[in-house]
Amino acid sequence: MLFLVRMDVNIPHDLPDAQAADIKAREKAYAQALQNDGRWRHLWRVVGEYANYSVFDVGSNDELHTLLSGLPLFPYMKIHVTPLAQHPSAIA
Ligand SMILES: O=C(O)C[C@H]1C=CC(=O)O1
Repeated sequence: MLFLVRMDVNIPHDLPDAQAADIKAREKAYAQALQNDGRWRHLWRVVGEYANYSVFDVGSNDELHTLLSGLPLFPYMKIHVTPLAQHPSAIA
């Protein structure tokens, strides 16, 4: 099952720099592990925003929720999920 996910990051300004850096490092490792296992298919930066568009390929809504709620940045993100279906005019 494919899902288009937009993540908008909003880290509070009063979060200590070292704590923010630790969260971002853990986020990067988590994101790269999921890309390596094929579940995080695309990860694109939104130009000019601290946001991304991602495509996930997972087995269920519950799996996606578990995966997203495990993101180290989850407490600091607004996440919008769009389930994707086949388009009848798509050639691939
Ligand atoms: O930077 C972001 O867009 C937020 C998050 C998503 C992957 C990652 O490494 O950080």
